[in-house]
Amino acid sequence: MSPSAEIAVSVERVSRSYGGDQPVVALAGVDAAFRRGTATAVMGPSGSGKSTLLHCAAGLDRPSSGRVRIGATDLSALSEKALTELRRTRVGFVFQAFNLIGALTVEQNILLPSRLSGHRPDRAWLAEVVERVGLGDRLRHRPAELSGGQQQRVAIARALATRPEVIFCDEPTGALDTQTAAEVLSLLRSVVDDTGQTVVMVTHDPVAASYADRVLVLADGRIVHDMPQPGAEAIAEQLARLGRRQTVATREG
Ligand SMILES: Nc1ncnc2c1ncn2[C@@H]1O[C@H](COP(=O)(O)OP(=O)(O)OP(=O)(O)O)[C@@H](O)[C@H]1O
Repeated sequence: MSPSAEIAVSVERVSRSYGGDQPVVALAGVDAAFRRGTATAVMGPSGSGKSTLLHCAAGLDRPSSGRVRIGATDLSALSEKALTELRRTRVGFVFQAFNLIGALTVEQNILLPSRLSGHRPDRAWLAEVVERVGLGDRLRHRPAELSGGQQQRVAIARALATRPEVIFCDEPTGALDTQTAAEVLSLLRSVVDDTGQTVVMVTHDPVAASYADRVLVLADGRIVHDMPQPGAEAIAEQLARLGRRQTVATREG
């Protein structure tokens, strides 16, 4: 495989500023490549640019400058229509609030991205996905009839249904208790290990981040640490150090 074939997502010198009287630089020239078949956690203090990075990398937001590629596709070259199609078929999303459609059944929620893109779902793959997330007996239920952990499993199944190249997760365990969070993280880990999926996950939780192969830490819109497989303690230590640095900077500023 050529090096580029091994990279699911690349972010090259990406900056994102928000306008207004006092412009805010949310990302300041971020470079990162996310390898296929790996899970990466993106961490950092509040306001450090994590969600902005995730949104730019996933084609939900456009950078002010720099380039994002999903596989070989340069997102900046795509029209809004092509970008929408890419988000439906080549990218999966899992959010803290699950974002399921309450009026639809579990099965209809899982099939929604395929339906919207007009693609015929791959039934054998869907059966495997449903089996993997353990929802076979819940397909006709509505989201409100499920526990939080089950709803997040539906969201993961929905994200997997189109066999995307990468799944972006924004605080996927933020609304779950510790035990349920561990189950959801194990599921995401198995998706990476068994199906070769690529996961990029924003999280505040060092334990959640310890499930990843790599942890990127952002501060002030820049990557300040790039750690291969740190344990939860090492992650917590780095975050605490950053927190102390910021407290001192705020006091001195
Ligand atoms: N739509 C917007 N308009 C103006 N400023 C914004 C907008 N979205 C984000 N920002 C600013 O950009 C910076 C980065 O925000 P971002 O949401 O990416 O941070 P984060 O690390 O995800 O924070 P948190 O952990 O609190 O969710 C912050 O200073 C934020 O206030």
